[in-house]
Amino acid sequence: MRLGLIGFGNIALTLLGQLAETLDTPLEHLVVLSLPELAGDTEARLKGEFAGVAREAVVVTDAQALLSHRPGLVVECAGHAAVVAHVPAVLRNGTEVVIVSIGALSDANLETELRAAAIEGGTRLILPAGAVGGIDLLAALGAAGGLEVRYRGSKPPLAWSGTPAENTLDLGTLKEAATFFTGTAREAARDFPKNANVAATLALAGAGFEATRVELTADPAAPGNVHEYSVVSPLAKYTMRIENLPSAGNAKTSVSTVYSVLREIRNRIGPVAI
Ligand SMILES: NC(=O)C1=CN([C@@H]2O[C@H](COP(=O)(O)OP(=O)(O)OC[C@H]3O[C@@H](n4cnc5c(N)ncnc54)[C@H](OP(=O)(O)O)[C@@H]3O)[C@@H](O)[C@H]2O)C=CC1
Ligand SMILES: O=C([O-])CC(=O)C(=O)O
Repeated sequence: MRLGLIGFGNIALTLLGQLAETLDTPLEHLVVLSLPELAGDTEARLKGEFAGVAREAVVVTDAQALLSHRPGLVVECAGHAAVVAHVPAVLRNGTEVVIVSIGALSDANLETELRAAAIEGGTRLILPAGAVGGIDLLAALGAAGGLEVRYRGSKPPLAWSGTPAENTLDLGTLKEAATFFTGTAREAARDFPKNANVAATLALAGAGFEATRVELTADPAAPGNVHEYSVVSPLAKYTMRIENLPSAGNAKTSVSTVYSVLREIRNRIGPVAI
């Protein structure tokens, strides 16, 4: 496989470690789109600790340079701004893209642009389940309409640092669970871009950004990053609760997100996709 990665932070680094461990043969080619100020460090790490992941690995700093290396699949794991900056051009070029920063689609204009770019390029934008699960059933039920979806995201207080939760809570001293946000999935994904991509994933699979109700909670007793949701549809009802281990490199991001991306890659390499 010729793989493109946008971003070289916690998800990308963990993913490359997993690929190194699990692939039978190295990737044919790896191209990483990094920020200009991180490019030198990215190159050094690709040549050092990740030397065995791909037969050839290069670092670029813009989408045109990324595309010049003809990746067969591009994975975005950099943040909402990177989706805006790079993903439309990659799709228009006809290259399939997996994005983890799904909450970027809470901007309706960007969602329209990405859908149009995928159509123009004759390719697809892939939205993986990320840190949540049950998206297969939710998306299937969504086709029948009449969905009611309620989601609650709970994380330990410090996983909400640097977010608007700090406007109402003292995260460093919080002793009890506190819900600091109640609203739509569109508002949650927009206002918590590093913490509420799951809300956007549920919305896109199910009842939409406006109808999907969201609560966000800081909880000192949370056993990890917890995603709970309930679905009522004319066809089925279910509830789901996932207790995720946070990533070692970023407490906001559950490590299962990385495995969800790994699944997308392995499903394109192996003889069976599941
Ligand atoms: N779908 C899901 O379930 C989940 C989605 N996510 C999404 O994944 C994103 C990445 O997570 P994670 O890896 O843990 O975060 P990190 O902050 O560890 O890594 C992101 C990296 O991308 C870099 N970056 C930022 N902007 C760009 C850009 N325009 N081009 C290239 N690189 C860029 C950052 O640099 P710098 O630090 O200098 O800004 C950083 O090195 C999160 O921001 C979130 O949006 C996270 C968890 C779950
Ligand atoms: O990783 C998680 O647990 C979820 C997350 O940050 C997000 O939805 O953006």
